[in-house]
Amino acid sequence: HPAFRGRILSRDTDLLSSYDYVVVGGGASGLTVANRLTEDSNVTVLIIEAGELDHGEDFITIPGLAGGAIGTKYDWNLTYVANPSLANRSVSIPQGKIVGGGTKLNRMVFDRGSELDYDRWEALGNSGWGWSSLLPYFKKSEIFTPPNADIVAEYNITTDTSVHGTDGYVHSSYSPFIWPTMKNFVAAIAELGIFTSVDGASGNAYGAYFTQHSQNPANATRSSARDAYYNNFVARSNLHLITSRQVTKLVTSSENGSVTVTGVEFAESSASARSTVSANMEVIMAAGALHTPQILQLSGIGDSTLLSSINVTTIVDLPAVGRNLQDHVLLAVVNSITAPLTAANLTSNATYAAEMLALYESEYTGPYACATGDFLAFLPVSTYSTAGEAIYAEATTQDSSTYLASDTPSEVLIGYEAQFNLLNQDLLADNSAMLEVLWDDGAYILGLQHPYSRGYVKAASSDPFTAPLLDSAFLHNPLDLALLVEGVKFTRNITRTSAIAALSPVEILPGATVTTDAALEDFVRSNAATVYHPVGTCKMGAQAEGGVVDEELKVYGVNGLRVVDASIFPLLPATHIQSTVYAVAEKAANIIKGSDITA
Ligand SMILES: Cc1cc2nc3c(=O)[nH]c(=O)nc-3n(C[C@H](O)[C@H](O)[C@H](O)COP(=O)(O)OP(=O)(O)OC[C@H]3O[C@@H](n4cnc5c(N)ncnc54)[C@H](O)[C@@H]3O)c2cc1C
Repeated sequence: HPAFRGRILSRDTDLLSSYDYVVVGGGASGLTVANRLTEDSNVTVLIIEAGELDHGEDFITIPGLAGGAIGTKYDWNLTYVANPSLANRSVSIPQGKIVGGGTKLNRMVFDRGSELDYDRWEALGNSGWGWSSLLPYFKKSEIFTPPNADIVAEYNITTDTSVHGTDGYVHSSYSPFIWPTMKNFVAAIAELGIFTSVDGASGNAYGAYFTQHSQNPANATRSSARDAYYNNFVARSNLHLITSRQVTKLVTSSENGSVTVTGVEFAESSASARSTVSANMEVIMAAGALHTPQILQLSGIGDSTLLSSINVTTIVDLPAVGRNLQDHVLLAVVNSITAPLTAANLTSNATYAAEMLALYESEYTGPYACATGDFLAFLPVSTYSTAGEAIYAEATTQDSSTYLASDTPSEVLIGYEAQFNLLNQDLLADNSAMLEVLWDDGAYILGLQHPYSRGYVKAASSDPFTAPLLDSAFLHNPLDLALLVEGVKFTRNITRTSAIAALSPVEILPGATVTTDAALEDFVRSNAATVYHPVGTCKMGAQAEGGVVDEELKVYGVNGLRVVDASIFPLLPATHIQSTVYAVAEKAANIIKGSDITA
């Protein structure tokens, strides 16, 4: 590979004819794995990314504008199908289409789930994937900086440096500025007797904690997968990246009934000619939880019934591909408040905004240095609801298959039953969070952490440029609805604390007159959306239980193919998920290199 000194390629003809590894998707997981594999200069890797490189636009780099890339050309602009459980609404689901993937669009919260979240992965049969096995990889991915003295003094933030890494690549640091009404929320949580963790990253992310963000503390800019795992390695001659190329399918060969992935086909647009590139060792799927299963299906790896309905020849009948889709359900309860300074000042007062932008640019602090969401509550059911026993009674009398799609394959039903039993077992546990509550100047952003509902991804046609059919199945299971209704009620308990009452809150959404369970259910159905955390569509687990990959992340029934992205999560952890994606990808890279550390 002497032709190119590790550069970004723009013409198909610049590519080598083969690479050791071809990585499909240059997002969080893809860039991580590509980076680690090319630490060995004898190994060649090509990353194929459908999106472009960003140009350091303010809405990408400045924390206070985080999320601004949603809806732009850097977003796939997908939507979940109209959902009868959501008053027939179609909820949009942004996904990064850009080098860096979701880590260029996201709100930069950089936290971890609790021990139990990952120990459940192991309990589902995935040995080496529990908390103690993943902790070294959480550490490996990050470069942690404790909060600065001013913000510690102001908020009494505590950290546990023993659970953090300092020689990884993703910056994990604290906002140097926090919007002042957060103090009221912190005080309200204490007033309610809710435990605040020393450091949410230590495996006890339940109660509340000050969270890190994926932010470079030196200049208060976003630390994305591109910044972390790619920019400093552009000169590696064995690492190639081609952008604006969509992988259209995997190239496979069959011999004596054994199927091997030998490369990938890709194209710049629907109309342009297809090119191919070979993989000597493996193709590594990192296209994210909504696209990885679609690409497998278009390549003939999936449910033969689905594949024949879209005129794709089945090569490996793996019905679980695209099933087990889970996503955190979001719901906003909104109060107006009276406070001297809130984030609204940035939009209502142009002079203030200009001054704060100047402060950010000169001293890297102030509101623009804050991506918001600095203090998070992750609450066990027992903490936020008195209906836990009743919900548990309903859960344990349910037949696990009742609310799943009628065409759910039998092995997926078996796997779901195991998940369902584990979720029930931990439903009332004090060390398992069910509800996230994020405070945003009077708005409570709720996130349902362990949904019972399961959706799917299905290629909608054999055309790779047609978006896949995505069904989140949000609230199909009435347990999810009940758990969110209880969340809305709980926000009113928070609002009644003296700490929040001091802000003269007035509930706007759903409004104080909405009190009965039926009315609250209507509110939830009419307003629920997504926290942008789809996972699980090529889940790790036994094939007989709907697993698509084994615990080495190899796809069943195919040689030379692994999945390393959020698709492999068997269950959602109670956290924002990017740091888990990085940890999984770090572990995946070590598995591929044969140097996994399993505690
Ligand atoms: C708007 C938004 C806000 C979020 N907020 C947070 C947050 O605050 N904190 C947090 O922890 N997490 C957050 N997340 C989630 C987090 O960013 C994602 O979970 C994470 O990026 C997923 O990593 P991945 O590698 O699985 O996929 P991605 O990072 O999405 O990467 C997949 C890549 O594959 C590319 N691709 C897809 N199909 C093809 C194809 N056919 N050919 C070539 N390339 C392809 C995509 O363009 C993309 O670049 C947020 C996500 C979004 C979208």
